Amino acid sequence: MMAALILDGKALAKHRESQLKSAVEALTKAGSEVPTLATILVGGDPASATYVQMKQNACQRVGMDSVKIEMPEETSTEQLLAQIEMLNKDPKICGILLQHPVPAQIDERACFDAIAIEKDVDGVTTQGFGLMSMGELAFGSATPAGIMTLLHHYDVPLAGKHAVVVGRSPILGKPMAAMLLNANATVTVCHSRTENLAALVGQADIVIGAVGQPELIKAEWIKDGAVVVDAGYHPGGIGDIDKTGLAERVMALTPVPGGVGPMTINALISQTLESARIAAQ
Ligand SMILES: Nc1nc2c(c(=O)[nH]1)N[C@@H](CN(C=O)c1ccc(C(=O)N[C@@H](CCC(=O)O)C(=O)O)cc1)CN2
Repeated sequence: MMAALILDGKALAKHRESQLKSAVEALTKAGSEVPTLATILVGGDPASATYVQMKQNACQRVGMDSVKIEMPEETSTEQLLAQIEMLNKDPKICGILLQHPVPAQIDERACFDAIAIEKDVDGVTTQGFGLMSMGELAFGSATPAGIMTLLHHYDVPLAGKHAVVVGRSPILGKPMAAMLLNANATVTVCHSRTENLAALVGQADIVIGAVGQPELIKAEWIKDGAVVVDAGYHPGGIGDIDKTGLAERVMALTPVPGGVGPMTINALISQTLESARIAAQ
């Protein structure tokens, strides 16, 4: 077996940013407003603050505007809902990003679902998930949407393949499974209560690590020739998948860092541009 193909999300995101920059220029030259993303960060989690800053920086690199809203740790659901409602009504804002997770006292689902569907560029609403799952037009959840772009870019075959998604969160595992199913993969979703995880992962042509636990998925479970996608990001450049020896025996794999993370941000800003284009029609 040859060395694994590295699914380089960092390089692809950079390439797509240059295309986005030209597209933003074309849109504004044609008389449209500069696309603007509103980001909402509630509380002081340092990792979340970093991710929001990375999203702001990406907007700046492609010539889009962003508005940064920071709310205190003790924010209530009602206060956050009121903030989202203001952004829904603001004609300058074409996309709204509510950084996950929010502090425990907030009803996160209610707040995600308060985002107007046409501004849900992060693909977090129940309505958007339902539409996407049914194969209808909707913005996809950013991480799985970025993963699909990465897989398509590298011509990874999906139709008829057995994809095993480890994780079932509303913004990652569940939409990932739906997107792979829509691409005609045969999908198994595993989670923390799955009894025979090692055996199920061992059947996968495509393994998606989306469980949020460092190296929970062991290298020895993964079969030779599989495609390995790691959506985990833990301190020290560790993902959800232990990759010991995988580079010598799998078909393709995403690095951590530099794989799924940059594609998450790229999906968000691509969908923000798309929202601006739709609004300009
Ligand atoms: N509302 C949302 N909240 C969260 C999402 C999301 O898509 N929408 N995803 C994650 C965190 N996340 C974006 O928010 C995210 C995490 C990591 C990266 C990334 O590019 N990481 C780098 C390494 C980190 C670094 O350089 O400091 C990499 O993998 O190369 C991007 C986005 C949870 N919350």
